[in-house]
Amino acid sequence: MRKIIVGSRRSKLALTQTNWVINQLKALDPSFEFEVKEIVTKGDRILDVTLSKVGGKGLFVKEIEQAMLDKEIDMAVHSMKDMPAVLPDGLVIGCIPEREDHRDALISKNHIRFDDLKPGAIVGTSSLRRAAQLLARRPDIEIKWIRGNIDTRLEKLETEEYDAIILAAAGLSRLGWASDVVTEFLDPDICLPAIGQGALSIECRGDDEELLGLLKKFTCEKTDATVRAERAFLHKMEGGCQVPIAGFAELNDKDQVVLTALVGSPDGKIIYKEQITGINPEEVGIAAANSLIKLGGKELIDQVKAEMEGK
Ligand SMILES: NCc1[nH]cc(CCC(=O)O)c1CC(=O)O
Repeated sequence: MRKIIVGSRRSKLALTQTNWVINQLKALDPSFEFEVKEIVTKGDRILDVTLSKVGGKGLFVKEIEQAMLDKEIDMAVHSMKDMPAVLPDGLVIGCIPEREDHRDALISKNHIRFDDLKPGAIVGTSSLRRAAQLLARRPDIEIKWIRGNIDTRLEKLETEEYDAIILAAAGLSRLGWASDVVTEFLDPDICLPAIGQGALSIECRGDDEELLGLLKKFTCEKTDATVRAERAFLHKMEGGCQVPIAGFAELNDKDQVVLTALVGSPDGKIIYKEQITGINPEEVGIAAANSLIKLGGKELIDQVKAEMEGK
């Protein structure tokens, strides 16, 4: 019997996602055994500075990937939105399971909805993507940086001066907290999600045929197609999480991929947004990027990157 060693970050969300996947895989094929190995990543250790300053979202993933290349672990479950656009040689996304809720969620004191927040209200987020879109709709609110795991952020809403915070609905749902805490689920029209938001990425070595065979059974074709379109957009746009970039794809009734993609300035004063429909996910993603590049999206991103580096 093959034993699969699954690397996981130590956060509640990471362990919940990892154990959920393991249980699903066990149900699909009882002939595998699994063991979870906890790994503390640089992203987890550095909680007091902005992520973008220390290297972006890759931080949560890199050390786990190294452990996989070193064969200390065989597989890992990541939040898709934490995955860089390009994987290291030798590793692949072996499976994209069915997507959870793709939306961002507003959690506010006294359950005040976003449009009803008072002028000057302080909204906590550490995402330039969320900041840009929220400020585009409500230039009169204030965005304040917030860091930490989901439970830490919920605690800060209670103990610090925030009027509201924004979190991904998916994380809250997976932890079973969404119905208790969410004031309002933000429609993609208001806050277009991060690339891959709500989806999981199961990563393994590209030559692990046995494991890839198992993972294939757990793939959701619809999520796979839509997330591939989003990631092709991210790749072409050379995004990373340190710039305000968003993208969300769905299938229409003809099974075509419909991708909405956005780049903006952190202050929300500039928002470029496009929607592309097509059959081939990668082509749709690239077309969306080309279209935003034509509007000036690339210059905008480069400018934001330069400003972040200067800070
Ligand atoms: N940036 C951190 C992160 N990475 C993945 C999730 C959970 C949601 C998901 O799987 O998309 C979160 C928390 C959040 O943004 O609220």
